[in-house]
Amino acid sequence: MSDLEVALVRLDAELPPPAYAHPGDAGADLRTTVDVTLKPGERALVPTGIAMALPQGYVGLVHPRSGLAAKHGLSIVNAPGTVDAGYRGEVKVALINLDPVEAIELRRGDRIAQLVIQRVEQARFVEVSELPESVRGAGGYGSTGGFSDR
Ligand SMILES: O=c1ccn([C@H]2C[C@H](O)[C@@H](COP(=O)(O)OP(=O)(O)OP(=O)(O)O)O2)c(=O)[nH]1
Ligand SMILES: [Mg+2]
Repeated sequence: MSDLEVALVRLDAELPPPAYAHPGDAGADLRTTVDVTLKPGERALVPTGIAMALPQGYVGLVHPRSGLAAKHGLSIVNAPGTVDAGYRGEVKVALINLDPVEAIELRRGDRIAQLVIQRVEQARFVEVSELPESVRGAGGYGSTGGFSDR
């Protein structure tokens, strides 16, 4: 088990802090501090009531929760959202209702997303005139085929 400490401020002291549902889970659940109803296709920037100081060399990634996505079509517009180590503001989630028919009603305290904290590199970009060869080369965007091998 990792022992990474992350300084956390609860801007809304009545709600519990982010928590991992099980030992070993990658994502800690984030809660909405507000009631919000999303009509089909509608999006909203939802506050979570927390602010953090991630250590340098780490990033917080805000991912959708798979159950809410599969059952209700709740997703995140910019999934996964990027929380920079230097960010000290409130973590917010840009939710979107992808269901074509049903509205989604969220209540204050509901677990709406999950925060995955990972190590990250900051690159030193070195400009060159030619890139080294590779097997893939410039092939992309379906160059290996689609769903099947037909
Ligand atoms: O899901 C998210 C994504 C971002 N942020 C916060 C933390 C992050 O450090 C900051 C900026 O995010 P990003 O760089 O993705 O957005 P931007 O549109 O490039 O804004 P900026 O110009 O402030 O970098 O917004 C969140 O609270 N939740
Ligand atoms: Mg940015």
